[in-house]
Amino acid sequence: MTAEPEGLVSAYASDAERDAEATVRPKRLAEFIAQHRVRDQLDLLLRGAMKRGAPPDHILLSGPPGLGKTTLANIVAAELGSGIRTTSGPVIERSGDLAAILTSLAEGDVLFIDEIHRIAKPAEELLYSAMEDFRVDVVVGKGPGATAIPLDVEPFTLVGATTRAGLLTGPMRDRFGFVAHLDFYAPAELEALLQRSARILGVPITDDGAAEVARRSRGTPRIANRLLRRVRDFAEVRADGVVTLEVAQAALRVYDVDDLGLDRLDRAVLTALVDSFRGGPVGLSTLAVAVGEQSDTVEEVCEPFLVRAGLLARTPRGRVATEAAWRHLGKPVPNGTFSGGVAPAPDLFSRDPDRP
Ligand SMILES: Nc1ncnc2c1ncn2[C@@H]1O[C@H](COP(=O)(O)OP(=O)(O)OP(=O)(O)O)[C@@H](O)[C@H]1O
Repeated sequence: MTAEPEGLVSAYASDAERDAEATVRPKRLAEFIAQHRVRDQLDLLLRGAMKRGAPPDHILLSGPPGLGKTTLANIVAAELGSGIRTTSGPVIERSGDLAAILTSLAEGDVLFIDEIHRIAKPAEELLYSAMEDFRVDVVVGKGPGATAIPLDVEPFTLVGATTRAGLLTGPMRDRFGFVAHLDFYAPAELEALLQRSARILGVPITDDGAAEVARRSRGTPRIANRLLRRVRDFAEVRADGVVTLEVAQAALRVYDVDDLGLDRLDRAVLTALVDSFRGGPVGLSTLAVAVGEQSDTVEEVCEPFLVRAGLLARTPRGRVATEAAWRHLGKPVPNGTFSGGVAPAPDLFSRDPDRP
């Protein structure tokens, strides 16, 4: 299992933070910011189903954490006027656990399974028949005496969410009639999202204050909302309560989140690469020792964003700092430095290079 990194610019959330997020979570499709294509397609799917009076096709939402999959699952239920049951792949260890959930669904309910790629194999197979024929065979007993008891399941809609669509089995993917990939948000989209959240939380924010927080939020709504909460503290304690450009900049300096949304560890990795290894290439484990971290922390916590931001490249010979990294650290770029071929900000968030 991949560790879920914590920290101000981590895209993951603790349970407590998820509770805090509930206040600003959009409840209807019309309140959901950006992701226009996905929104439009979902709108058609849901309206079409409602017109026919039948549950819509099963829905698969994929994309990095913190971009709105859970929010959309809840919106689907709200738009349909249905109930929602929420569970997650790792929680469903035995097929009996899943059978209990499925057979307790009311007609038209939405079943949301987060991290669906982590569901245990026997449960996954049970899910196939539930998705396709709205029935499950529950096996009672073991060995030659085992019997399968068929049970009906009320027509329902499965909404599956995954951060790793590539890990889903073919048969599983084939059973979703609607598949949507959520992309990182552009700074202007996060700005709109922050204005909305600030309105709900009663935080006065200027346009340039919102733009500054948006720019440092790594294309991720969860991070934007979290930075807003921290900047609000600063504004209320050390300023007059209004989040202006200057307040946002001063607050994010205190919290060690720089212009591009890098935190202390991200910058330590880049600094080590540039100062101790003249920009690389250097192996992951050597780089990790240089910053006093575990290799997998550097690889899973720092590198995905540094690569996406065009600051670090993974090459067959090791990790390399790109021209943009040298520039970001305010150092002269040596001749022959890897250009990376990826535009630095403001194009940072317009696409996800990890996508196939
Ligand atoms: N398009 C959006 N408009 C407004 N707020 C959003 C949007 N997308 C996400 N958010 C906010 O960002 C936070 C994180 O969203 P959400 O929990 O849905 O992400 P997720 O993709 O399900 O993450 P995870 O995979 O970690 O569960 C929520 O507080 C939600 O309110």
